[in-house]
Order: sequence, then C-alpha cells, then structure tokens
Amino acid sequence: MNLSPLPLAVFVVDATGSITSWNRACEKLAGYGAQDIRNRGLDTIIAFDDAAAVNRVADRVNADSTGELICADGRRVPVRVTVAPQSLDPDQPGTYSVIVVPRSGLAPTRYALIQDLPIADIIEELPCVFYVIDQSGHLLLWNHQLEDALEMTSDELPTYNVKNFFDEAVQAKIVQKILEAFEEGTSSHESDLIGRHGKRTPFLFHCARTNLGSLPVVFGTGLDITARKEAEHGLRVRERAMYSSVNAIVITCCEDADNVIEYVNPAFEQITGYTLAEVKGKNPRFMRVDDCDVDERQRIHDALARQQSVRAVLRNRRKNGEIFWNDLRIDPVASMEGKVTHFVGVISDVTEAKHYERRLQHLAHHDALTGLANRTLLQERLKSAIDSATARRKQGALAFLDLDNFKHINDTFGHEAGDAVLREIALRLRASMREEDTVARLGGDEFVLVIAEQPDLAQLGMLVERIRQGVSAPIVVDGKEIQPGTSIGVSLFPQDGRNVDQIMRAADAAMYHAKTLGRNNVQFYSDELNQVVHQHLLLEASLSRAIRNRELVLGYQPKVDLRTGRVVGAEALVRWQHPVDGIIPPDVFIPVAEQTGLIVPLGDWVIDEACRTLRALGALGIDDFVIAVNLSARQLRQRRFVNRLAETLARHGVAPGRLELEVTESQLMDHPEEAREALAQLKLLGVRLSIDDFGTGYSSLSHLQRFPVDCIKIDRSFLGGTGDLHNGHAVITRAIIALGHNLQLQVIAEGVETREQLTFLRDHDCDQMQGYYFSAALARDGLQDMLRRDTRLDM
Ligand SMILES: Nc1nc2c(ncn2[C@@H]2O[C@H](COP(=O)(O)O[C@H]3[C@@H](O)[C@H](n4cnc5c(=O)[nH]c(N)nc54)O[C@@H]3COP(=O)(O)O)[C@@H](O)[C@H]2O)c(=O)[nH]1
Repeated sequence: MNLSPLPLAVFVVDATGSITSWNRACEKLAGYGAQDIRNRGLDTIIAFDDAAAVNRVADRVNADSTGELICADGRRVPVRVTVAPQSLDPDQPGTYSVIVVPRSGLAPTRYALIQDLPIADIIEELPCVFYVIDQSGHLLLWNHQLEDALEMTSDELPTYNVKNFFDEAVQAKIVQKILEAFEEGTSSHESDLIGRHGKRTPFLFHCARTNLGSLPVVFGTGLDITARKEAEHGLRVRERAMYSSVNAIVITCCEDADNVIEYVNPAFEQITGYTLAEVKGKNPRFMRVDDCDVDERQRIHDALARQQSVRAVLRNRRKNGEIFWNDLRIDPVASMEGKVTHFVGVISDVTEAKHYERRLQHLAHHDALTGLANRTLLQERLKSAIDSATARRKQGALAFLDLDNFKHINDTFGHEAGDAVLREIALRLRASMREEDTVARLGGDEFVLVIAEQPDLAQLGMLVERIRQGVSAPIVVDGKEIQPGTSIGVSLFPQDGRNVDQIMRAADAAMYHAKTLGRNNVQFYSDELNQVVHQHLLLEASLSRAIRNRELVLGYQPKVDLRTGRVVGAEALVRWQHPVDGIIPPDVFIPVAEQTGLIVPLGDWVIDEACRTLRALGALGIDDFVIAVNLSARQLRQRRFVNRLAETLARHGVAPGRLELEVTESQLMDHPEEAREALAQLKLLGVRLSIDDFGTGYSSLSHLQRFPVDCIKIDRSFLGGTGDLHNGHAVITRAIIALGHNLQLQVIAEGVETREQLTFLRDHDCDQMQGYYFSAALARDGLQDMLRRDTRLDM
C-alpha cells in the first residue's frame, strides 16, 4: 500500500514494532526522512504514556493510545495513536498501520491537506465522468470514464467540440448550458452522451465555472443515470398500464388509516361508476351488498389482517345501485423496509361470466324444454331426500309418471304440439307440488316427482291421484283439444329402497304395473308387484325372441253361417309355443306385446301367416273363405300399415275381400275420428272390417254409422257364461242383432257354447256364430280337413 498521498501521518510497523513504511505527512510532522526512520523501533519514535504496561504492538490494536512523538529536532509533540492490523487474515504475518494525530493545534488545516491530495488519482477514480471545458467548447481535462462513454481514446477527445458528443437535436441546448455555466456560475442538465459506435448513455451533468490560471473554464461531473432512467421508464410503463388497464385497480393505504382508498384507475370508474374524488379516503367496503357473501368478506378481512394475498368472488354495488360480480384479487405492498403500507386490489367485473356460468349450471341440471330438473339434478335431490328421511326417521315418496299416449299425440298433432303438451304438464306438476319437492323430466314423456317427507300414506295417495287428474285434464293447443293421460308408479323411501337406484326402479316397476292395468291410474310399489313386473319384463325379452325364432303359431276358430250351417270363415288366434313353458295363451303375451310395441311385428306375422293359409285354401279350390285377424289399435295407427297390408296380400295372391280385420270396439272409441280415417283407407283397399267385442265399448250410434265396417261381433259376455239366455243379456243380444241389421251389417256371435245359445241366435236372425259349441281353434291342417269334408253345424 502506498501511504504517501495520504494527508494523515501514517506509518507501518511489523509485529516487532519495527518501522517498514513512512509517509510524507510523517516526514512533515516528525522531521525524519523515510530512509532515516526505516527499521527503527516504534518506541524510539513514540513515547507511549502506558509504555510500562503494553509491550507488544498487537496489544495496541483497537486501543486508543496517547504519548509523545519524538521529533528529529528533539521536540516532543503530544499525539493520539491508533494501531490497526493491515490484514484481517489471521494467516498473514502481522503488520500494523499506525496513525498519528497531534493532540493540540498541530493538526494540518483542511486546505493544507488538500495540497497533498492526489487529485489525478481522485479524478480517475470518481464514480462519474469528469471534464474541464474551455470557452471554445473543447476539453482540457477529463477522466477515463468519459473516454469509455464516448468510445474514444485520449488523443481523439480534445479534437472535438463537446456539443458533438450529443444528438444533433440537443446540441443547441448543450451549448446553451455550457454558456449558462460560464455566465451564471453553474448549470445542470440531463442528456445522453453518444459514443462513437452509437452507445447511448444518459447522464446528469453538473458544471461550474472556474479559472485555470487566467483561463476561464467550466468543469463538472456527469453521473450515469441509466439505472434511474430505466427504473423511471419501468415505473412510467407500469403507471400507464395501471391507468389503461381494463381491470379496475384500487390502491389502499393501511399505514395509519383503516385501509382507505388512495388511488383508483379509470377502469374502476367505468366498472363502479365512482370517480377517484368520490372514493378517495373511503374504505372499499362501502360498495358491499349487505348480508351478501358474508363468508367471502370474512375471508378477505382475515387475509388482510394477516397481510396476505387473497382472492375472492363476491357481489358489489355500483353507484347506480346495480349489483355486479367482482372477481377480486388483493395483494399487500411492502416498503423497502419490509413493512406493508398498502394493498393493491384488482377488480374484474365477471358479472357476465357469472351469469353465463349460472346459465350453464342451470342447463346442466335442468331440462331445456320444460325448465324442470333433469336426471342429474333429480338424482342429487333424491339422494339427499333419501338420506334426510333415513336420518330423521321420516318417509318420502317418489312418483314416476309416464304419459299414456304421448307418441300418439306427437304423431297426430305434430311435435310442436307435443312440446306444448309437455310444457303444460310441467307447469301443472310444478303448481301441484310444494317448493321443497322436486319435479323432474327424464326426457320424452317421463316425469318424476320427489315428494320430501310425506308421512301420511292416505294423504300421499290423494295427492298423487290429484296430480294424475290434473295431468289428465284436456290441453288446448292451437285451438285443438288434446287429452293427455298418465300412468303413475309410486315408491316410498326408505321403505322400498335405500338408494337412488332402488327407489327409482321401484317407482318405475309400479308405473309399469299401472300401464298393464289399463293406464291412467296410480300404483304403489310392493314386493308382489315387483315380481309381476319382473315376469312381465322377462316375458317381453323372450317374446321378441319368439317372434324371431318363429315360436308363434296360428289357431283358426271356424265361423259358421247360422242359416246354412256351413263353415264360411275362421278367426285366426295366435298362440305361443314356448320351448320350455309349452303353449302360452295370447291373454298373457298380447298385452305385453301391446305395451312394448312388439304387437306391430307380431301382427305383421299373423297377417302374413293368415294370408299363407288363405293361399293354401285357394290352392284346394276353397276361395270364398274369409279369415279374420285381430288388429291392435297400435297396428292401425301405423302410418304405412295399409301399404304393407296391400303388399302382403299381393305377395300371397290373396283377394283383399278374403281377409277380415277385427278391431275391438273400445280401441275404436279411444280415438274415433282417427279410427274412422284408418278404417276408410282399409275399406278402400277392399278388406273386410268387423267390430270385435261389440256392446262393451259404449259406441255412440253416430260413430257406429260412420265406421265403414262390414260386421259386428257380439261380445261373448252377452251370451251368458252358463248359456242362460233368459236374462237381461238376451235383451241386449237381440238389440245388437237388430241394430247391426238396421245398419246393414252382418252380425256374428262369439263364445257360443250351448245348444240353447245357438237356438236363440238362430231364432233371432244372427248371421254367424263361433264358439266351442261347434269348434275351438284348429291348427291349419285341422281347418283344411274340416273344409275339405264340408263339416257342417248340426242345426
Ligand atoms: N291383436 C291380436 N289379438 C289376438 C290375436 N290372437 C288372439 N288375440 C286376442 O287374445 C285374446 C285371447 O284369445 P284366445 O285366448 O285365443 O281366446 C279366443 C278364443 O279361444 C276364445 N273363445 C272362442 N270360443 C269360445 C267359447 O266358446 N268360450 C270361451 N270362453 N272362449 C272362447 O275367445 C277368444 C277370441 O276372442 P275375440 O278375439 O274377442 O274373438 C283375445 O282377446 C283375442 O282377440 C292376434 O293375433 N292379434
């Protein structure tokens, strides 16, 4: 270390106290030259006051020692002595700096010290550029920092006028600032120095006038303010971003006040309607909606108290009173010392998104057509109703509704009318239920009601019956009256099941049972019912297999002319030859086929088979024989039924007049207008038509007249089960025969079992009979045999 330039008297000793270095200030103070003093001991130069107590130099470290400096001329100058190790590294051999400061009056003056300052070194080491400029604007003196900034060598610098170190656009300002310093004494400005290769560095220049001998000059410093400029730029960008952000920004101060607003950006005004002037000094909670989002607000409060970030979505009120959804994020802002002084809140108006989310949520849980709960929501609600009923030892109910003839409504009135019916039924159901109950639509024509807590079964029964009646009331759509009907199955929970699936299945089974019982009624689930439904389902599955596997056969019950005794026709009656269970009668499987729609392929098969028999008979020369098949209303409603029938007849080469279609009276009366149209088309094709089970379906005479039928079949119940005709039934039978004949229709009596019944019918001019008295249904071979032999009724 070179101690010479230092203004203080400092010298260096080794661990033994031997002097190794001696600066100029020491020379001045003590009068010894460096050569004279080297290797002399410390105690020969300084007489320490505590010399007797302290021997080693090391012991004087950090101790404030006093003594007398023994000068070359013999003077003894009182001094204060400070000893410091030159290296803090314990491994370095000890050398010590000894600083000697005279204790009175002998300290060098400030300016005396300046004379000793190594100005050149200082200028070079300044943390800024240094320059001296003459009046022509040329550099007289500078440091290497200026050379670095300008990317020039020391030879080049003095050749330029300093204004050329700046952008052309600011050169006039630079000249003016230099002149200002010459004239006024000082000036300062911020400008960028431009290096030879384009390096641009922002500087803060301060300059002042002085004289170099008789030469007036300006000298000064330039501080590199790149970092500050960048910070300022960053700040400006952030301020701008905050200003133009679409999200509202609120800065609150929590230093001395209750988190009051200091700043809000323009987006805040746009979202809330409040200006900065209106909200400054207020706590942002003034926008809250009372009694709303209490938990979320508490969460924010707690986070702020802990000086933590927090995010919450809550409702706030705009200045115009409107409520908006605020997706709020709050972050603490700490000072340089780490103390939280502010919070920055970013408010996003997510009202639209929230509404959209709610709409989606609603759509995900509700049926789009009716607005009722959908299957997902139903399952959730049912689950919680079952759980609650189980926990509270209460009872609830689930009602499963299936509209009875909805397909027919759709087919007849169109899908828009069908939709209108579903909407109206949804309204009726909603109106008849309590707020806490759930009304759901599972799609199609299926509705479900969750009736929470209904302890009284009688009341529940009345409620469900009332609902059935309400649903079944006529609905007018586009001026047309539509008559809906519903079959309802009810299960109870937790009695009929402990989970959603079990309860739904139980209600579904009960509903299914209601359908089999003739529709438009209410059935409660029971274990026995479950058995029935189960069997029904099994039957359904195996029936469709039976149709595919040709397990069905036709029996033909002969029809006899009551005037001639001749067999003139037969009714085709289907039987099921089950591979395991044997013959299954149609009473068992026809209703299942009706409900499931299997009646359509089954009915097609029956017609096809009957035509095949007619063709076979024709081949035997029997071509005036008529086979009647039973037709279900569902077949009749098929749009292409007439076409298919025509195709079948044509395929077998059978004349339409040899096929008779029997439709029950009650089926016709369900939808008389439609039935009439369908029968008219069939009539046009040329097939024979008859009304089966006549007398049981309450036909009105006017309707009867309009049905284009050929024949009516007196229901066997009017003949009396025991063949006893001396009762009221006889009167009805006579009346039916007379009525038929008046309408120019043939009359046939079915279920004739006794001679007495036969005699009665013949005596009252009935046209034909069929029944066990003459023959039960025969296989095709048996029928052919009978016809070939021309077997006749014994009259
Ligand atoms: N849609 C279709 N329905 C059909 C078809 N085949 C039959 N059926 C209907 O099934 C019901 C039961 O029929 P079935 O068990 O065959 O009974 C018929 C006769 O066997 C029975 N019958 C005949 N004579 C007598 C008698 O003297 N006494 C008595 N107790 N029963 C007798 O009557 C049934 C015929 O009834 P009907 O149709 O009303 O003429 C039945 O409703 C059939 O309609 C089919 O292919 N399609």
